Amino acid sequence: MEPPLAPPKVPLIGHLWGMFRHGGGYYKLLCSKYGCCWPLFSIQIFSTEIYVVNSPELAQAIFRDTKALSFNPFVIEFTRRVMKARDHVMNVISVNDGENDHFDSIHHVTQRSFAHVPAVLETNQRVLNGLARYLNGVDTSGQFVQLFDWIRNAYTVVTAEALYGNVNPISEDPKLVKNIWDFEGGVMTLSLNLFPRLTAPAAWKARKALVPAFIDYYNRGLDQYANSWIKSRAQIGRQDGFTNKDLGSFELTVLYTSIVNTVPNAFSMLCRILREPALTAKICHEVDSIIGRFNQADGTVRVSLNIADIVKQCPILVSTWQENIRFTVNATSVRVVMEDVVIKDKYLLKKGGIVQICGGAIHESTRYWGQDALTFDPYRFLENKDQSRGVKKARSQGLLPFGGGKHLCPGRNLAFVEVVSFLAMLVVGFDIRMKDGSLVQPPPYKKQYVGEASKKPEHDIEVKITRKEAYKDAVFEFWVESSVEVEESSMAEPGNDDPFQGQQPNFEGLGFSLH
Ligand code: HEM
Repeated sequence: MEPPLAPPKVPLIGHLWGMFRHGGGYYKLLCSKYGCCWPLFSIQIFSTEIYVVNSPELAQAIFRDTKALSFNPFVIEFTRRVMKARDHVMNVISVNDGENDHFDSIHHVTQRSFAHVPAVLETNQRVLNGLARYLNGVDTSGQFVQLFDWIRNAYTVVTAEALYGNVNPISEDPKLVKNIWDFEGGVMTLSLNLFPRLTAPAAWKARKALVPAFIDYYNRGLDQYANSWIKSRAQIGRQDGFTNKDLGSFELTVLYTSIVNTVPNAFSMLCRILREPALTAKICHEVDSIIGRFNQADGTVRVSLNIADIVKQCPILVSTWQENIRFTVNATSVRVVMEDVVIKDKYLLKKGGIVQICGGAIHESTRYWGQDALTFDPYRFLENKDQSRGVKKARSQGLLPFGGGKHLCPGRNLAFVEVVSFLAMLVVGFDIRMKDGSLVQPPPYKKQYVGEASKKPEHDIEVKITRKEAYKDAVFEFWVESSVEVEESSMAEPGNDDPFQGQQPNFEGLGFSLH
């Protein structure tokens, strides 16, 4: 059968108006209206059929069928419109609508770089060394910061170092941090390519500043210091005849993809921990029990945290991370229907249609999360012996922050490592309060734009960060495991039949597993 059609309130333009008015929340609204009876329904925008999915079972079936339901046409269109790629690049990537050797090779090296020792350990260590520098840099007498801005700056600088090496466009010109986020704020409008200089002026200017900086990076051969992901991507590009100018033009979106979700999730999780003193105390207790303290000859104390210990011994912190991504990530995974296909022997999706898998609607569904689906419960993901298998399964299936199937987010382990370890140290070693000394209050989320995966705050908050007395002389540092080997089979691959693929943060790439 063809999926039922959800009618617009106003004929013809109703759905477009809904998207304009509610942004990224529009699909969630539609799902809350129709989702109880229709796990998959369609909306029509002019001649385009959009299939809206709000069932994890159907989502998995769609993720698995990479032949009929492809992500690559979007990447091709994005490359043409936003990165302004020249004809040669477009010819290489467009072969067979994106089902080609270039994309396969990029996909392979990406999965490898994020799942295999030693590449993954190198990137984790680079990021964590950088984040430790931010902790150690907090003024000993306390420091007032705009919290979102502070976190945003830290992750942008540190991720650029981890991906590109210590000398990179951001380290050479810190003003470019703002440009990255200006680009992020207008990237969707930019992708419409309708007089972008006028319709998305800040993003347009940001692109104009960033692209030459990355081209210069390649011209100077600085990519020899990049991490394995960036190096292998460049190598594949060169084999396909891409110039330094082509390679440099891509990096803006690579860096943007690597931080755009991490920052709002780190901010949101930190605020939600700090606003509840009881939760803060429990997390401090967990983290305190795993940190190593080493007295130094100069009177300082090295305070060391091993990320593997967090997974094994900090269940409340890990559960808070999971609940936070459930709450903060409203990602819609997009696929294009390449040929007529029947999903789960039931729903006919027609060639040319666009599938939107609404992770956010599933994350808020009472069907999976119970009556308190809209409440932030940091203890929700704790192993509970009384929970039935059915409840456990429903809960693990209802979490889709990282998409799924072949395009399951390769950075999901890194995101966990960089957010959870940084926040663990912040919470245990520092007092963070609002400027007036009161408890941190998370600001409301602002309206999301269409295509934005993680919710951002409506406004920033000013806080004072002060070292706790017990950590006055501490030098913070992080350790990642270095003695683990990961099997090839643990990488996310197309057609993997694991029904939970993509629904849980997966820590296999670090040599340990959450469950
Ligand atoms: C909380 C943090 C993050 C969230 C919520 C997130 C979410 C997502 C989602 C929803 C997708 C699309 C998957 C699909 O359509 O099936 C994706 C793809 C991707 N993400 Fe992430 N992500 C995060 C962090 C990261 C990080 C830290 C990196 C890299 C350093 C990264 C790199 C990528 C890449 C390269 C893709 C494209 C994969 C492909 O096309 O095969 N992400 N992410």
